[in-house]
Amino acid sequence: MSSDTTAKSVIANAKRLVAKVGSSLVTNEGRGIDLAAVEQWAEQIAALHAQGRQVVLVSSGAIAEGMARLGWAARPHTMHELQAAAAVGQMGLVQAYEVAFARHGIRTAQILLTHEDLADRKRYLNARTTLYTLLSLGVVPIVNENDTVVTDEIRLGDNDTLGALVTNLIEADALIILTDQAGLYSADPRKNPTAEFISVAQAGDPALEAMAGGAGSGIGTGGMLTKVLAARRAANSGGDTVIASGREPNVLLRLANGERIGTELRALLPVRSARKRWLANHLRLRGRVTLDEGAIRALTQGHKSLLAIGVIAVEGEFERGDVVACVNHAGIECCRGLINYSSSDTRRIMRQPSSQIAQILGSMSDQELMHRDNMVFIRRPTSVNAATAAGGGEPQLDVSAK
Ligand SMILES: Nc1ncnc2c1ncn2[C@@H]1O[C@H](COP(=O)(O)OP(=O)(O)O)[C@@H](O)[C@H]1O
Ligand SMILES: N[C@@H](CCC(=O)OP(=O)(O)O)C(=O)O
Repeated sequence: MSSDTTAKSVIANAKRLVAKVGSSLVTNEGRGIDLAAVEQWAEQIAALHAQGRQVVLVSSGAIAEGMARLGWAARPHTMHELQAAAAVGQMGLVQAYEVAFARHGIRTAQILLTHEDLADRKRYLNARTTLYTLLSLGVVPIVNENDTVVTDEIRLGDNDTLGALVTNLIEADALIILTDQAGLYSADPRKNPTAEFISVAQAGDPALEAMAGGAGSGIGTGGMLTKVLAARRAANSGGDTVIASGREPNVLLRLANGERIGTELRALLPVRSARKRWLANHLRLRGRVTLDEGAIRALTQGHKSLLAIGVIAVEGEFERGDVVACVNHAGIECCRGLINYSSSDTRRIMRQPSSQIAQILGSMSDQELMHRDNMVFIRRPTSVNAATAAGGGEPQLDVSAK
């Protein structure tokens, strides 16, 4: 634990944010959607937009709202009843957000995700591209778990985890978890009134897990433990987490203005290096593409993404989302990363400008064959050993390269 409580909030410099709101907040502790709260979040997020920040909202509350709409006083036990409640309640959630954001001239989009969407590399890239597209269009994505289709075994179950996975997915600078407590205490304050408030700690500190208990309200599901674990997960991609009270007036704006509110759980590495490290640890090569000199220059000197036009040969069979090495005409590897097109599609679009992709393939998922953010560079590009892509000795990866 740290005593540094004087500096500005980690949210002050965050350009891309994920904000998560819990069920009890959203649904007035199960009584029905708190429209006033929804309006306030929309107003604050509109103001964050005006400051040039991007925000994804992860909202719980579908099951609680569905129960209220169906007149169910107690949470059902069967999966199908929970799923039915979620389906009914999700309608209410998206309606409320759409109306509230429309008042500020902002469009919203419903994104329902499952564990599989985030675990499968191809679907992961699709979800990522869609979210980036929405953000670039100035839309606020409203995310929830796709409760109506997931089975018990594969359910994430709590939206704290989902918030962290979305933070990883879009490489957000920070995750703000709004809940019904001021933040993390040394013990559940509902049970232990003398529990001490934790204002700042390092995400992933195992001591935090011992402090955090389960849900206290009967409406929420994860309690503090899932929030602390979410902070650890968000930190894997360099995201800082703040756990704060959603009832604090203008909490999002004040955090963005640098005010210290709630519990700050800080990531060790900045977003960019964390991402490169993650990539470096997930690199099983499936194939390689040979690039012309212009493309090699664009990657190594121009800090650009790889376009199909620069590819002159394709080796191996791979799918969209697989890791592929980029080599020069002599077979020397310069970088590797997640490719956006399968080997068969890459063979069809290589040497072609991106403007031709839609015509050749029938549709275009991405402008780039491999995005700069999804690449890791090789430290010794002139080494012949480093050139052997799939079989040879493992080249040294430069996780600090831009
Ligand atoms: N160490 C702790 N500090 C703060 N709250 C805790 C702690 N341990 C457990 N809790 C409980 O976690 C609850 C918040 O989690 P949860 O009910 O899942 O809310 P949400 O719906 O916002 O996700 C609090 O109301 C509190 O009772
Ligand atoms: N997908 C569920 C979310 C459940 C959940 O995580 O709730 P919470 O612990 O309040 O964030 C729903 O919308 O009801």
